[in-house]
Amino acid sequence: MPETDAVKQTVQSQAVPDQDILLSARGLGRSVGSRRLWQGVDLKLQAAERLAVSGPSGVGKSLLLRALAGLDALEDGEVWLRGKPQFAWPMPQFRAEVMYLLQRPAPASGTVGTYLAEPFSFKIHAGKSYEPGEAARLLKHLGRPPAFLDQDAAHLSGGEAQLAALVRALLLSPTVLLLDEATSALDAETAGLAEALLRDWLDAGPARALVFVSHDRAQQERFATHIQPLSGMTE
Ligand SMILES: Nc1ncnc2c1ncn2[C@@H]1O[C@H](COP(=O)(O)OP(=O)(O)OP(=O)(O)O)[C@@H](O)[C@H]1O
Repeated sequence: MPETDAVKQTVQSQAVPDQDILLSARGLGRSVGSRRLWQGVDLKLQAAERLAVSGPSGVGKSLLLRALAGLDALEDGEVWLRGKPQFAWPMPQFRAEVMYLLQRPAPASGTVGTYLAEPFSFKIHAGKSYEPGEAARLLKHLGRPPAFLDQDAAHLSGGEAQLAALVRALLLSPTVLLLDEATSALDAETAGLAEALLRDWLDAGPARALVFVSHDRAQQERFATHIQPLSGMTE
């Protein structure tokens, strides 16, 4: 194991006072059919942390993120958001706070601006308001001009769709962002801009954190504050 991984994993295993933990999980396990993917997965996520979940293709990284997001029922173990168990949260509220971003965002219609504004009409986001100026500011950090807001959302490239989905999530200000290969279609320079934007977003507060899956080893090394390895179960 490279030295940097060892260091990062040591950071993750240090004792952390409970009040400083945003998201935590204990004893998570998951099977698909008769196949056990992983078990005994524990994690603790503090404010401003960027946890990479690493492991080979098919090991179950996406399924772990989906479990953390409350998108799949937990088979084993428990998840807490700010000390409250996942099952005790109204699920829409939990998902508004723990937001999962896919590698391929769902197709959208209308302009990018419409797509970004859409979730603000949902009941769960009542009290938040869409600020086009803030959207333009975030897009500028990602190297996109204000005219990007007027582009047809249905015809964005794979990378552009990822940028739009990222901005949409940031505008909604979740507590925990779960990024499932959510920058995989970006060129290296734009991926760097996205990482810088995410660092700024975490630093700006309130207390927030993110978990990400990336097959880009270099991105893991430079962007993660610590790493959660997932390894396949032996039969
Ligand atoms: N809904 C499902 N029904 C059946 N099997 C599933 C389902 N979702 C995932 N799997 C299987 O579970 C395993 C883990 O899938 P998952 O997508 O979590 O892996 P991953 O580690 O994220 O892989 P990759 O790095 O290739 O994206 C795979 O073998 C996959 O085929």
